[in-house]
Amino acid sequence: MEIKTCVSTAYRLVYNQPSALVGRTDVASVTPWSAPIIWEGTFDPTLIDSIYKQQNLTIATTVFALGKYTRFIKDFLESAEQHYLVGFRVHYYLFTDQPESVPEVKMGENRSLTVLTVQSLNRWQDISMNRMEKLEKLIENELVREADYIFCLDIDGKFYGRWGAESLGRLVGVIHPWFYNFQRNQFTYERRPESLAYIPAGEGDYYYAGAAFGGTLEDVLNLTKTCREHLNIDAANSIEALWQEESHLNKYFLLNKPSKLLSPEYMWRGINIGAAQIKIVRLANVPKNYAEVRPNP
Ligand SMILES: CC(=O)N[C@H]1[C@@H](OP(=O)(O)OP(=O)(O)OC[C@H]2O[C@@H](n3ccc(=O)[nH]c3=O)[C@H](O)[C@@H]2O)O[C@H](CO)[C@H](O)[C@@H]1O
Ligand SMILES: [Mn+2]
Repeated sequence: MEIKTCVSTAYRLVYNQPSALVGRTDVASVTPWSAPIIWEGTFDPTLIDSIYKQQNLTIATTVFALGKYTRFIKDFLESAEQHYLVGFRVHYYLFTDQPESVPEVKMGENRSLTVLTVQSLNRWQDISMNRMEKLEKLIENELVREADYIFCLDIDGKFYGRWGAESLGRLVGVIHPWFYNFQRNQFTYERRPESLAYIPAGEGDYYYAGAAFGGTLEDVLNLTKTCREHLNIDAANSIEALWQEESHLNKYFLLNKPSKLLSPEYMWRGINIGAAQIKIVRLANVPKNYAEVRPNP
């Protein structure tokens, strides 16, 4: 007897059987609120891409390059074209005070770059913090109708390995590469109760990097709006959180749990630095001479 199958062969994909028993044992791959923590070996790249590809997504990706940080643009964009959400529609938004210095970078199919001119600021702290307000306005005025997801990244990074659809989620944070194995009382949270970024000793989940976060437009709009408001209130009270918007981001993620966490593979310390748990470096910080590259100490 001939057995007819109703499963269309067009959608068949052969991949290893998932195990209900075996996974990574050297790292945690889920938070206490049941959000996945993405590490190499916890997902099947081909399978996850095929699921997300059917959704015809656009991923907005923002970076800022003001002052001497324009030197990082070329490597960032060229390496992103090699490794970052390859095969997906990606729209980069680059904020800079020197649009004339943006290098020509060859973009793949369905990939585009929009350069937005912004005023320079005198302190690196202000440049870094001001990103929240610029992002809030960009999302509110343009992106809400134009993209499905957004990632907001530092420019002083270079991609070395796959950053794919496994990174997509409603609200996504990245575990900071210098603190993933620290006790929470050692985290560099803001510890002064006068700041809205205040997190008391004995509280907190992870220490999240300010250099990368993302999610849906609606969720990231709420994040940037809240952080911008809290930065403004702190400024009016003459207090600046220890790590500026990164401190406020950490407070936000404490109160609004991310639905997905990316491991430090997604914002690693540097390409020549190793650690037992890091099986692949996807994005690494580019070494920089802080005194030389920043406008103030
Ligand atoms: C890994 C990580 O999470 N790093 C955080 C950390 O050090 P970082 O050393 O990563 O900060 P940074 O110097 O890269 O500054 C953050 C970003 O601001 C932009 N920029 C900064 C200065 C300037 O003159 N021109 C310019 O364009 C640029 O996009 C840069 O990538 O602390 C910063 C300040 O609070 C941010 O929270 C960073 O995200
Ligand atoms: Mn940085």
